[in-house]
Amino acid sequence: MPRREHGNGSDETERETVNDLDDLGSAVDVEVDGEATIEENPSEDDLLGGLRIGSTQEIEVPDRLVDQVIGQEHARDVILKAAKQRRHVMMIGSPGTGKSMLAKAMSELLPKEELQDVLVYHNPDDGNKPKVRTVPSGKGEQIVEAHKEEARKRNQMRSFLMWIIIAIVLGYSLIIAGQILLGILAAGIIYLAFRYGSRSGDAMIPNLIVNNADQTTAPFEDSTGAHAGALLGDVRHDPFQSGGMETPSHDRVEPGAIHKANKGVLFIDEINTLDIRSQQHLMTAIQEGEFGITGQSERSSGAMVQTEPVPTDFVMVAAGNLDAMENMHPALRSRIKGYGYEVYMDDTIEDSPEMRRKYARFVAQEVAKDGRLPHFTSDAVEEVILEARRRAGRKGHLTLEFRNLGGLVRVAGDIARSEDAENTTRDHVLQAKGRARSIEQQIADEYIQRRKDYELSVNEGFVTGRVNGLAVMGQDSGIMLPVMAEVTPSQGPGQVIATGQLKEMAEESVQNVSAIIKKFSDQDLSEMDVHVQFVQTGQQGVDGDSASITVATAVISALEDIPVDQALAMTGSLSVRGDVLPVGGVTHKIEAAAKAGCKRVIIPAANEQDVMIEDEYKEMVEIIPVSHISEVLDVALEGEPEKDSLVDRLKTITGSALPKKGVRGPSSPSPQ
Ligand SMILES: Nc1ncnc2c1ncn2[C@@H]1O[C@H](COP(=O)(O)OP(=O)(O)OP(=O)(O)O)[C@@H](O)[C@H]1O
Repeated sequence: MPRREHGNGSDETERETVNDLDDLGSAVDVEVDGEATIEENPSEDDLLGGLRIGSTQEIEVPDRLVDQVIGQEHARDVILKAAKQRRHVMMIGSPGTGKSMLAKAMSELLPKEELQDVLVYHNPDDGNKPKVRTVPSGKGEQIVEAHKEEARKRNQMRSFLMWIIIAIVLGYSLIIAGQILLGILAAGIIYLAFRYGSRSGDAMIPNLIVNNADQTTAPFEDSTGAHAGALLGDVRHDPFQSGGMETPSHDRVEPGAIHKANKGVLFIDEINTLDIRSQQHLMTAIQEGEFGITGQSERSSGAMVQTEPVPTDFVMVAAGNLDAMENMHPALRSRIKGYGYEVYMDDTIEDSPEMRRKYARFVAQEVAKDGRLPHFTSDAVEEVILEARRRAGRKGHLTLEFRNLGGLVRVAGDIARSEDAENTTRDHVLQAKGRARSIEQQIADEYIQRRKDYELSVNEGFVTGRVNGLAVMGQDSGIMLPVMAEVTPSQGPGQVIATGQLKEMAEESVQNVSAIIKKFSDQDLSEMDVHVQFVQTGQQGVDGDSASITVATAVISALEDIPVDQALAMTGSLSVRGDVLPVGGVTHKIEAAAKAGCKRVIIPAANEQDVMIEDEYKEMVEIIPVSHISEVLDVALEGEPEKDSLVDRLKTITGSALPKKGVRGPSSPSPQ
């Protein structure tokens, strides 16, 4: 009998009877079924955290979304609280970390009993101001059915009457008056009059714009990228605006997401992309709890119509990245802040046996969700977990970018399916890693290949003023980025002449290195012209200051006329005191250097723990962690420096103004 393990030791029956939202904090860990077991104290290097499975088929996936969410403890707690208190939430963080999943989970936690249906009725006093009525969910359909039944009966009666009258008229004109044509004409007029009458009878049937009869949970409306009509509701245009052929205005009313989300959750990703007018209306809907529907296009007859207020009592979950927050309407932001919570999503989570078991469950969850993929063997799951470690880019952590990881699971499963394999194996996952390359990876590989074809990648010998820098493109592709520098005497005050869009970064790097140069030699860069060129590249990958030790080394090499080792590549950020500070994406950068044929790579010592390069690259490059520019020069420059020269003086420095590791706090944005 397999052992069932739950987060707080609660058993299955307890979990099913949880009613209070506070209790939901004790989510299940991993439910196992079939032959699967969980070992008590698994060793640290057990990739499945003690989970013993034949395949993911044996792992049970919890039904509720909130129990499926891995990591994001803070966001999860906020969602639980906000669901209970009906508060708005803003979630900021990387794509694919579970923002919309949590919003959906929230809708499952809201009480379903409060749901309402919304009906729009014809207003006999003012045809352009339809009436709005709300009724408990399920009642709306009944009301519409009752109206339809009534109209049907009325029409039957009318038809019966009509045919009797037509028969009398035809009979009279045929038999008594002998006027066949006149009889047919009269019958036609009678027919049309009755039809017109029945149309106006149908017009009295209300329009059920929000129908929650079949909702199993509170509604969840995703309005990401929605245009005004889809968000705020609309009234369709009527080409026949009069003369009896027109459609009554209440029948043309369409609800918006704000109305359909009533008593549920309205989710909007990249909220800043909504136009300002929509953001303002959204604010009104939040504040008033109701919002009438009108035609959104000024030139449409729908714009003449304005319904009575329609309830919009939703909880809003706004999401996006940091830019989204900065660019959203300040009043809307303050409304969410004032009446709700703000959460920053985690990108990674600490690696632990419990967490790895959850990642195994994630694979089972993705297979179940897709419905067609063959289940994963245990070593295939191990490979996915290894990839989650690698993608975290931080030692002892796993990535929380599940959308991308889910992509890997699906590609691996698809490969297995195309081979009619019974299960998805480790080999399929390895193949998928090769195939599921992001656009950035494909561009980076193409770029490396081109440079190889044209022999532009210099990876041997010594060249003055040229250094192989490294950068990342997107989130997961490294690229080698050579930097060239030349220092010339200036006619007037010296300047930094940098080409392209990297100008600012180059200027900043030169300023940092000029402080060091001034301190250790009698040369002053501000009296010289410093030319810096990022060779053959656009601005891809160079974000932040991760090329600043590269620029500094190129400038010092040019200034002192000492050649630089071209079999070496480097990345690191430089402080004005010469400290080499940590940067992002070291793993991908090292791999890019290896692919480009470099033999050694300099990285900041503080990043040493983040290196998780694939085995194939381990043999190809030597990694040299450094913490000061003096060490960089020691490794990079050819030969021994002349006594008392700048480089000689710099090389004597070993001390650093900053601690060597963990300089950057967890909340600091990671530089690229
Ligand atoms: N924390 C998580 N735990 C388990 N699965 C997750 C988690 N985060 C994401 N997923 C999986 O990844 C999928 C995509 O996540 P989701 O759409 O919630 O991301 P998002 O943060 O809203 O991204 P975006 O901002 O790009 O829309 C989910 O359907 C789910 O399968």
